[in-house]
Amino acid sequence: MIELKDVSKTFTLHNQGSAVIEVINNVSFSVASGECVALTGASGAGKSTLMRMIYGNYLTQAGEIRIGDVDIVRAEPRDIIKLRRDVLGYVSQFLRVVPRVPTLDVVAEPLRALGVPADDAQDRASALLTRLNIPERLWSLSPTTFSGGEQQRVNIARGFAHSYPAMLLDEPTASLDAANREVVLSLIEDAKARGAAIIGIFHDEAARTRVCDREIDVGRFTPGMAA
Ligand SMILES: Nc1ncnc2c1ncn2[C@@H]1O[C@H](COP(=O)(O)OP(=O)(O)OP(=O)(O)O)[C@@H](O)[C@H]1O
Repeated sequence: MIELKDVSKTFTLHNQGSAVIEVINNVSFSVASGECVALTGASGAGKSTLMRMIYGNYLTQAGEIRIGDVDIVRAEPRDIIKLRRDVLGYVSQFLRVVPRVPTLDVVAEPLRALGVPADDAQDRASALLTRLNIPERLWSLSPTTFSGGEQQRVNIARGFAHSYPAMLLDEPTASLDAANREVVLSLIEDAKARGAAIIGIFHDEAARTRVCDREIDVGRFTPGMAA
């Protein structure tokens, strides 16, 4: 479902004499449907950079990144937008939302974008918010004023609203209490069971061991960082 072939990335620092930093050198791996692969490696190894390249936020200088039949490296912006709507989900660490939109609509929005009727989308959003222990009295409010942990759970509910065939998870259990951490791990297990291909960054080692089938040590592909 997700396949990287000979992928490399450099950053050019235009404000520092155009210094070129090699971050990822020649990484290849694939993730099958129903599989969860963890990106590991020391701080600065390039885990988040690689995840942003797979999502198409960062340019990739060399190689192929295939999600289904789309090569993100060469895809047109409109094809990337379509891929993100239908196929590729991304749960970042932080919620970014349009102010004043109620929480229930924030969570239902990815389904509405796919043409799911409002009632069905809201039913799914309600079920997820309930499962993630967001009190119903908050659903009609914008999440912008919510606590950090509440915002993270709204973000996770939104990220899991649509059953994406491929998902990228950046520290989905960071700063959650034990009960909510458990809910998130079970959501990941459910997604795997329905056949999602997942790539995740988990500093929580127990969580990683539980839900991930394999680990890719990104440090092996970081010039100057190899052990
Ligand atoms: N936009 C950018 N411009 C220039 N350099 C960058 C940029 N983003 C990341 N880097 C550099 O790329 C390297 C990898 O960073 P990245 O954030 O991917 O590491 P990480 O493995 O996710 O680390 P952590 O576990 O600390 O989050 C770092 O040396 C960082 O300084």
